[in-house]
Amino acid sequence: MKTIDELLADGVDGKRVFVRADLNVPLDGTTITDDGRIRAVLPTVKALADAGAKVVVASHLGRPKGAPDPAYSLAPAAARLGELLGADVAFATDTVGESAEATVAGLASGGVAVLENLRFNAGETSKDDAERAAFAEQLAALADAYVGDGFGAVHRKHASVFDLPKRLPHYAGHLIATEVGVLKKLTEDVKRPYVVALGGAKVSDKLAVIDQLLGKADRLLIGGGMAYTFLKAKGYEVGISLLQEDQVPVVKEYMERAEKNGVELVLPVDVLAATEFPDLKTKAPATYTTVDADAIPADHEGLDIGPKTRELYASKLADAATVFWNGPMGVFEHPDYAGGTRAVAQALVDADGFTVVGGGDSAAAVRTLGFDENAFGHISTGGGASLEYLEGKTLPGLAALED
Ligand SMILES: Nc1ncnc2c1ncn2[C@@H]1O[C@H](COP(=O)(O)OP(=O)(O)OP(=O)(O)O)[C@@H](O)[C@H]1O
Ligand SMILES: O=C(O)[C@H](O)COP(=O)(O)O
Repeated sequence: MKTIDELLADGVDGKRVFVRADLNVPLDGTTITDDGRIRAVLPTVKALADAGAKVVVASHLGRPKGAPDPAYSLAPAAARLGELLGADVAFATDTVGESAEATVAGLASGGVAVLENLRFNAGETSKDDAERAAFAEQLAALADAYVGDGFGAVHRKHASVFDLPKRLPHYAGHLIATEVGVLKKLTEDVKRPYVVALGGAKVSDKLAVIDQLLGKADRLLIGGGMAYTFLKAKGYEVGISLLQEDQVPVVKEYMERAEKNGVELVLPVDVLAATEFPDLKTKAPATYTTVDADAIPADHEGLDIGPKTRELYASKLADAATVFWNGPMGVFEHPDYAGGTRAVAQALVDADGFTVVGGGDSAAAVRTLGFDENAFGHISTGGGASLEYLEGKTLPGLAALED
């Protein structure tokens, strides 16, 4: 894989360089609640601008339906990028139309522009190769070189991630190089004990990675919405908790395999449960009860790991030489259910080993709960991307940069 260093060594003064970033940041209206993904691409943007390139930054945001939708505009992200760079950042109100062409044509050497959301164009995410290729051709006309730096999206076979690099001299940016360097350590020469903590809500997406981890990790700690499918597989009733019923047999097989492989699979022993999901807008105090994991009332749902589990998980993380954590332990967006996520984050901070936090919400959680990012070995900008990397899958956005 050629890196941005080679591009910089060849000289970029006056060249138009397309940077595919992942500026898919959490928004409350037009307010960015966590700008981690914007800060993550700064080294690449700065290096190119300082070397005199005309930097064209592009990204998706959310999942609009292939047409412009103001709720998903990248304008707030462009403004934040400008603040962080301490420079003017031009914004094109379309991605490949008149505004994009004029904005790019108007860039001076060292200037930076952000294009509007790539997913406002159906060609970006199309499953039809020709449709994606046609959109990639239009994007290619805007640049002389391509730098892939949107690690969070490299698992997507999308026009700007997969098809565009084939049409321009292409390089990996600093963020992708860093992310791949760190995750490689977890797949190749991982230091043991290797402990993986998994939570969150995308249960079906994340169960596949457990299949792989059963051959790699020494210990798996399960929390968040994922835990209830495991508790059900253990024979417990889980009330109205998040449950992937069709995956119960799969999870039973994982439990058997864990035992056979000597992998310690640790499940919650107690949970905070309530009859209602909390109000995340008002954050009004919740009414909940703390119950043992085998005593969740039929009309309750588990919303966080309980105090005994927090202590147990902290003890299981204390001696880890390597930790990978993806997915909050509870509905951390509400203060009453943030305790489990906070406890696991604190255990990572306290652990002597190398700690990696992966995932949009997990990374946002550690920052919004007030942890210092430097207290972790690495905070990955990729959720799905980092998990698919750990699964050993070929990621389209990395494969395209390698070609
Ligand atoms: N017990 C639970 N019930 C319901 N939702 C839960 C529970 N525990 C955690 N969650 C929710 O899980 C969500 C985050 O899960 P998710 O799988 O998206 O993690 P992530 O770190 O963002 O990874 P990715 O980047 O792949 O999206 C949070 O919004 C949180 O409220
Ligand atoms: O948030 C993410 O995981 C990335 O930005 C990819 O977004 P997507 O899941 O909508 O493709």
